[in-house]
Amino acid sequence: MEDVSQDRHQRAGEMAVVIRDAVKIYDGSNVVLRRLNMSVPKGKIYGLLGPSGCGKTTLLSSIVGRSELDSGDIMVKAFKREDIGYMPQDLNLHEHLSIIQTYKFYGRMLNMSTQKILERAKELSALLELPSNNRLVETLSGGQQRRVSLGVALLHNPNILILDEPTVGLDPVLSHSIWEHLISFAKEGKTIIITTHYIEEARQAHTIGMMRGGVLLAEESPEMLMARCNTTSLEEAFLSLSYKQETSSNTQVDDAFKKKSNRSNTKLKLDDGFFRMNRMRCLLYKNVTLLWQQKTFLAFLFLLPLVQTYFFNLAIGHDPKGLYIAVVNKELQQRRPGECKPEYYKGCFLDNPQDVIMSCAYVEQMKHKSMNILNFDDVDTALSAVKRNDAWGILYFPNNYTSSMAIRFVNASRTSDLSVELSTVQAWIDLSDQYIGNMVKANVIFGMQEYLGESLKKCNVSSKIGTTPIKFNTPLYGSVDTTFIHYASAAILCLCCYYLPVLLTAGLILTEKKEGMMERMMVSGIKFSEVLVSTVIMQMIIHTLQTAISMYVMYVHFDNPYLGDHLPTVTILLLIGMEGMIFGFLIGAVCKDFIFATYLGTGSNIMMSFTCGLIWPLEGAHYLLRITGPLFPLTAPVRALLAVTAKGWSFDSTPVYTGLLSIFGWSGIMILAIFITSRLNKDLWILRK
Ligand SMILES: Nc1ncnc2c1ncn2[C@@H]1O[C@H](COP(=O)(O)OP(=O)(O)OP(=O)(O)O)[C@@H](O)[C@H]1O
Repeated sequence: MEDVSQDRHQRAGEMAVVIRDAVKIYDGSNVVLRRLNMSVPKGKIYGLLGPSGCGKTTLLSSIVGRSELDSGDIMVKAFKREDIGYMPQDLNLHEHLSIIQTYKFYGRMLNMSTQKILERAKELSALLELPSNNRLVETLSGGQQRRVSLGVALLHNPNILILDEPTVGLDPVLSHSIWEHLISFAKEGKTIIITTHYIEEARQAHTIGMMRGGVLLAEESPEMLMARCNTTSLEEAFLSLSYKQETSSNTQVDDAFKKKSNRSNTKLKLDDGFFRMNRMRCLLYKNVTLLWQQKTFLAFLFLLPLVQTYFFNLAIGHDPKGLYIAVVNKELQQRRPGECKPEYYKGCFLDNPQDVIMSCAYVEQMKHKSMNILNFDDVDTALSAVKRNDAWGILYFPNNYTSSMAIRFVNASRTSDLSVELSTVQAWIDLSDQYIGNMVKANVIFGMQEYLGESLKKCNVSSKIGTTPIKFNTPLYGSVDTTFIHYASAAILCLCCYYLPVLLTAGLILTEKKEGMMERMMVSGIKFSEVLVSTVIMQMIIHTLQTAISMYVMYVHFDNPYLGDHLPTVTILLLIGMEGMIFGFLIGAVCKDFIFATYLGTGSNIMMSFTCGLIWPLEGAHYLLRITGPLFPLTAPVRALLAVTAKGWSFDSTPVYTGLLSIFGWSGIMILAIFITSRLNKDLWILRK
């Protein structure tokens, strides 16, 4: 028994890759690897053959550490990342990088010097018959792109090469030359595992592994295999083994595989560290190069905040002007039929009510409030105009309006009910549009106070007698002529600063994940923490510029209130951007497609605008929302920014530091959620095509 185990250990020493009892299950029920065993000798070419869907790619992914087995053992003679070269089945390259930029990205990640990368790029260009190394990957043909992908795997001259269908779609002469190179690599002591659909091509391998239904049917040299199956081609040998597998009774049902074994080396573990500066620098190099390469997108990134803030200021917050109101003036019809004229309300209405038509003074005041007047003979025709949407309301002046008004002021408490009735203007307002309706209502009320004040002045009586007995002093904060935009500017800036980074980060992460670049980078040793930090750094630069543009438009060009210091304002906006990036990262991590990501991004945007006070103050919301609303990600930050810009407060005020605490709290929660998701989902960065 001891001899057997010693022999096993000796043999394992000669092996570059050993896999024992590998089980891989996708989506909880799709058993892809079924206790598979595999031994790849050192310094040999191992040809892995099998029909589509039998689990070859899954097996290779597990060997390179891209995905984790559900149970089983993986032993790979690799001590550091540089020992492994991997060419995935799909392209998994950044199409906007040039060939040399791609090599620099992957080469530097694996600690190669620039000089060495340039040398290798030249050699690979000749070996793989590639065009100029300055060509962008997107401008290459499909076959050339695959050869660049192979070039990336060969770049650092690794000891173990794992190639998933490297020769597919290649010219037979080039294919032959690549196989010759693989043979010479093997002679140098390198181990190569290669999958191919061209079975006969695999004759050049030293060992053939024939895979079907998640297990290896055979694992020996091509000659031995053909001899054992009594065939002259590998294809026939495979057919014969497949028949045998079909006829042999397999008692193992899928559920049997779901029981975890006690083996624990389910994933290739290399000492990559949690965070390395050189890998983070490579990611930054790649991000900046990619962005620089896409000039239109770059321009769009800075035009978007400019256009958004500009349009917001042009469109929102200004009082509606040129609204129409219908006037039925019985007093004018009775006394001087026709239009109102300024000479009708020159004198004092208390002294000579028969010479003054006060209704005309009121109508004139409404015109000063940018309201347009439509005159009608009676209320019915005025009502038809309102029904046609020609006017927002009706003002009705009774006969004897001016004389009744004079009696009302002279007699005061002794005024009869009839005089009160006849000195009252009747108003009907269309409140179907609440904002416009209230505007018209306010114009009617303030128009009355203002015209009465003017008229009383003409009689040498205090104008205050005509107004409500309350005096509004200088506002404590804000100005008398404050508009909605003064209040909304803070909310809209916060929303822009949050959502632009959300969209950009989620888009970048999801593109890299969907195109498989993320998987390839992770196989090259990149850690998720490095992706997070490098993304935040690059996005922070973009976000700073975007914030500067938005602030310039909002506070300099359109002169919205800005009483506070730059430091708290900029700090709040930059941190909101950082929170947005982290949320974008979370969306990129958990979403499997762009549609879901778009729903999540825009859906949460709408939710935030409901709860941040932009549309309606939270004080007017349902009581549950009044309690929980301040906890929403943008509510406290918006209040913080408003406190700084509209009141001039700073870090020591409660709203400002509460806003900052909210940002840090939410960022922490989201980072935690990303880490937990990546722990729970072993294949977080792998997407099924
Ligand atoms: N990320 C994934 N999530 C869920 N199922 C997956 C995933 N990747 C692969 N599969 C499933 O696992 C099975 C094996 O797929 P795999 O890609 O390993 O096969 P293959 O032998 O490499 O096929 P091909 O030769 O066509 O590339 C398939 O049924 C596939 O649908």
